[in-house]
Amino acid sequence: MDLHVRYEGDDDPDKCTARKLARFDLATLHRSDRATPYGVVLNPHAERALSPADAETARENALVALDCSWESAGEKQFTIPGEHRALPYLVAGNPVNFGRPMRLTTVEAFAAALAILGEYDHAERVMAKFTWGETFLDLNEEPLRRYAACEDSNEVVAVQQEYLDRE
Ligand SMILES: C[S@@+](CC[C@H](N)C(=O)[O-])C[C@H]1O[C@@H](n2cnc3c(N)ncnc32)[C@H](O)[C@@H]1O
Repeated sequence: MDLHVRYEGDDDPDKCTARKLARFDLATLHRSDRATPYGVVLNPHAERALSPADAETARENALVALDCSWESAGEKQFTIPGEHRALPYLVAGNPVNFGRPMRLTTVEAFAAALAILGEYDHAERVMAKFTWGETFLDLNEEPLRRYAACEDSNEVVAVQQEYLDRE
């Protein structure tokens, strides 16, 4: 599955996970919406949750994230064409937002999406470039396995509810 990033470039370049992925040829960065290929767009504001039902669209087109600072990641910023999907409840494993629900880095969002879409090996490959990468997959092992076994977005939301109720 091809990974593409609409790269805004307003975050600390030394800590940017998308830039690191691009350095290892694991993702392609694009400086404008027009240049970004159509695909499944990872958007925390999307109404529909990502589910295995999106695998075909992502495989045939692309899996896309928007790399920008969280300060500028408002709903209006997500103007990339594509099928927008929010990730279900997961917790961050990165040192900046460790343990915090939903505030994932771009690489964590990609890895979670790949795992949900049935490409766990690819998720491990992208996370292997980060010292805390394995932590993210370990922390979320159970929810990722359960989301990946769902049929569609409604089932994913039902599983997510169980985790939200425990919060
Ligand atoms: C706001 S940027 C921050 C990136 C950070 N600068 C880095 O270096 O990784 C994170 C991106 O990952 C994706 N993402 C993160 N959490 C998400 C969620 N809960 N649902 C969908 N996409 C998410 C979105 O594309 C989002 O714009």
